[in-house]
Amino acid sequence: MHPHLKEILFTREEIEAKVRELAQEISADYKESYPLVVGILKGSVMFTTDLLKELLIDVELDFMDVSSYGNATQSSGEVRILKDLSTRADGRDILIVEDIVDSGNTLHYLKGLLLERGAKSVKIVSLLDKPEGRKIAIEADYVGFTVPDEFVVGYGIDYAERYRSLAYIGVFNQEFL
Ligand SMILES: O=P(O)(O)OC[C@H]1O[C@H](OP(=O)(O)OP(=O)(O)O)[C@H](O)[C@@H]1O
Ligand code: HPA
Ligand SMILES: [Mg+2]
Repeated sequence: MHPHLKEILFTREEIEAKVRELAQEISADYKESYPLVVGILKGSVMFTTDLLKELLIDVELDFMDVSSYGNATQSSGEVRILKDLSTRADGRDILIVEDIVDSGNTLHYLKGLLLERGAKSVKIVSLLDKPEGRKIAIEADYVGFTVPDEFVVGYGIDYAERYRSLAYIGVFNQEFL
């Protein structure tokens, strides 16, 4: 385990199994559609690519980059678009891929924006859900794991841009803040 972590929550193998399970459910729900999958940079990069490989349907892939944390462990509440979609959203079935729903600010903003642009439907898959972090009402349609009210890192998820490359997910030890 990385020395800056307090504990491991989900191993590489547990994540792999969960991603496969989520992909099967999503493939069944979208079998009549050609959804636009929107990965949210940068945290969801690993999850997005692993999920795509397990899908049994064809999808279009795009990314958005939004940021509300900077180098902090608390959401600033203000969501900034750093990179927008390259594709039109209107008329599309959109599946947003997120690594974690915490305060809910990011997804609340993104879902509203895509619906405003005329998306036919917007659903969310999030690998992690931290219900105790919620500041605004929003739920993902597909959730991998529920996590405690601690700052988690690994498998794409960072603290101050570090620890994204870990293959597992664990709790950051705030002594290293
Ligand atoms: O529910 P919220 O409180 O909005 O938190 C969730 C969002 O925060 C993190 O992104 P961040 O802004 O840190 O960008 P990053 O993915 O590039 O690290 C995470 O990847 C989610 O996108
Ligand atoms: O627990 C977290 N860890 C890393 N980034 C985050 N963004 C929101 N919540 C978290
Ligand atoms: Mg981050």
